[in-house]
Amino acid sequence: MALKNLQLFRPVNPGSMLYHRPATPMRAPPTALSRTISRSAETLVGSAKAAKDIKRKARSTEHPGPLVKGSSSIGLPALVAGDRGAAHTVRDDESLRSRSRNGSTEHPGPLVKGSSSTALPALVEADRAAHTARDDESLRSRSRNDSGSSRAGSLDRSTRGSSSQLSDEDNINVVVRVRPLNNKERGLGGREALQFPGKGQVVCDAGPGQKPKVFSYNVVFEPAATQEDIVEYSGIKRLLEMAVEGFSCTAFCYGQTGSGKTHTLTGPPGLVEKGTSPHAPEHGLVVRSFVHLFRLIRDRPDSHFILKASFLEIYNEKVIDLLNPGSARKPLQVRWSKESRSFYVENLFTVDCEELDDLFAVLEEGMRNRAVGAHAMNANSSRSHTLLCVRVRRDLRADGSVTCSTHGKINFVDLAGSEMTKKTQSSGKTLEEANNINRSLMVLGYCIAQLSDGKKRGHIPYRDSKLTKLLADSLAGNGVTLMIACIAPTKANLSETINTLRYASRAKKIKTKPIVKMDARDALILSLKREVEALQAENQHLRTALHVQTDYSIDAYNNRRPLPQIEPSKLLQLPPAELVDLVQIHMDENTALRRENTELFSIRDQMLRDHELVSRENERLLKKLEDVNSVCVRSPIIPARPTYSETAQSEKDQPNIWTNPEVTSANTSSRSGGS
Ligand SMILES: Nc1ncnc2c1ncn2[C@@H]1O[C@H](COP(=O)(O)OP(=O)(O)OP(=O)(O)O)[C@@H](O)[C@H]1O
Repeated sequence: MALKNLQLFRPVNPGSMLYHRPATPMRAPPTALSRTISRSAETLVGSAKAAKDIKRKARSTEHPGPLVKGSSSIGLPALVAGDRGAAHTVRDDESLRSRSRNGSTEHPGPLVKGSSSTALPALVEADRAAHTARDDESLRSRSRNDSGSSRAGSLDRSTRGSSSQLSDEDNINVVVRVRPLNNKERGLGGREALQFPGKGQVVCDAGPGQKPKVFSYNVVFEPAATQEDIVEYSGIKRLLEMAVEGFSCTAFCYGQTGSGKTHTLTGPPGLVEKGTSPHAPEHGLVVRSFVHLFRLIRDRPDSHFILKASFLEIYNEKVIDLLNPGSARKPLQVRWSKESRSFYVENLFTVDCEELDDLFAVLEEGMRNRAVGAHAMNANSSRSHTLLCVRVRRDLRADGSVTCSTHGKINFVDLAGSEMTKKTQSSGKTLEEANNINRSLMVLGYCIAQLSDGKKRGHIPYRDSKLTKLLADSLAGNGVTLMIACIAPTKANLSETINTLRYASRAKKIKTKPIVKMDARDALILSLKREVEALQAENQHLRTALHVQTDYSIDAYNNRRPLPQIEPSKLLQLPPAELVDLVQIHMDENTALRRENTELFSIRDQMLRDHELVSRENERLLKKLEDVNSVCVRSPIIPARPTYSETAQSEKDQPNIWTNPEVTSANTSSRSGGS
């Protein structure tokens, strides 16, 4: 039936790159994830100083809401269950004293409306100018060094995986960054063991007599690559755009200790903690992403955005809230949500971020509180895995008069480095940390191996570590993921480098199924509205085709309740009772349209049957006619009638089949002869 093929849930923005997968919400229906739980009213408490420094702080249970199975199966109670919050407590202020760097003014209310934020445009403009200047300079320096390649000495891209379009499934995007030799390695005369022949390849020189190992990735950043190159060419911008559109996105760095993971994400040690200007060129992916995120928000004045950030670390298998560690660093629990079928951290602190400065404050605070230690291979080694999450709620006018909310997020994950304890000379506390780090990375590696083995995909041991529990959705769920594999260039690190490259190659094979997360209520109204429109279009088409408008339309169609026209801005404020009524009206409309279309289909079927009968009758009559004709051929009086098919061919030449052709031609020739 045509109805089955109708695309009832059309893309919100057909021009957007995200919507090459328009059927997604039907296949994996909208979920009621990411309830925004922190209440701004509750959070605006604390000392005047803290209130000035950081706008809203709240402890929240980031318990995802009920998973909606499909628009047709959503019960109304699920719709109004909406914003279920839990455990809202107010956080004491002193531990999270943010430094307002640009003296930005207080901004009332939790909404950041497109370009209306006062502090944002200045920052973004400044960044844009700085960015352009840096870009020019970097291009100039590149062309000075250029040896023919467009990204000489810094970047090497393969053509594969460069598409910005989403298919039904999306592979994890894997890029590799090679750090330059450090002073210690240079002093020891460390030799580089890697070559970059192009097309996203890394060749590891395995030593004399051994075959070099070749690995291929989407992009390889050679040692000369700048922080800016990483943002421009790693695909992070695409992830940020997707987070704004409602997808769950993750960027994570993986690699041995000292390979440059933290440097890639947040720059050299101490840069963020010192409160360096966000436009400093050493800043890493995270700060640059924040700036880009606000630029994206500013470019969408049709939408309202609410950003919330949280920052945690997994230290010795314990989850610590980096925004509110407390003196005892009490661990938080990782729980399983049956409804959303994903893991979440209970009581994790989230901070509303109206301005770029708020996000910096979150990063700064978290970086200051995370566990760092020294060992033989890195004086500033991360002793924990950190996960910084920015949730992006977007309220937009999706389809004519309907407003809907999407809930995207971007996670930045700095994994602690794998360690060979002999090389790092770890002992005591550092050794315990190293063992925990290696164990959780081993579980991650095992999950990646299982996930990448498309054929034999069996049990994935996510539950074996906190890290894999929290990354489960990014690795194989409904998210979009970027993996940055960090490696050191020297021969001394070759075995770890090859391990990392193997990990990265496996990860490249993993596919996720990205979906946009929406509020169940909005999604239901939107889908019902679209369904009504689709059914109306089909209805109209059938009416036109069957010429039944006149007598059919009056009774059934016009007697129905008219659909109310609700202002999009008012939809969100509708009381539950009216909302239920609105949904009911749309459901009634759908039912009526379906009934009507079924009737139209049955009329059409009846007409097809009639047509079939008439055709058969015609054929029977023609056959009879041909029989009569063949009898006539034998008759000396009546000339033969051509067969039906011949008639069709020669109808032009012989319009009157009952005319004796011989007689006609004789008459014609005598007439022409006479003339
Ligand atoms: N691309 C780079 N350019 C310049 N310096 C770098 C680069 N990558 C790393 N470094 C420097 O190397 C040192 C180690 O880097 P970093 O701490 O980021 O490693 P890591 O992989 O995070 O290590 P760990 O796993 O132990 O935390 C730092 O001083 C960092 O600034």
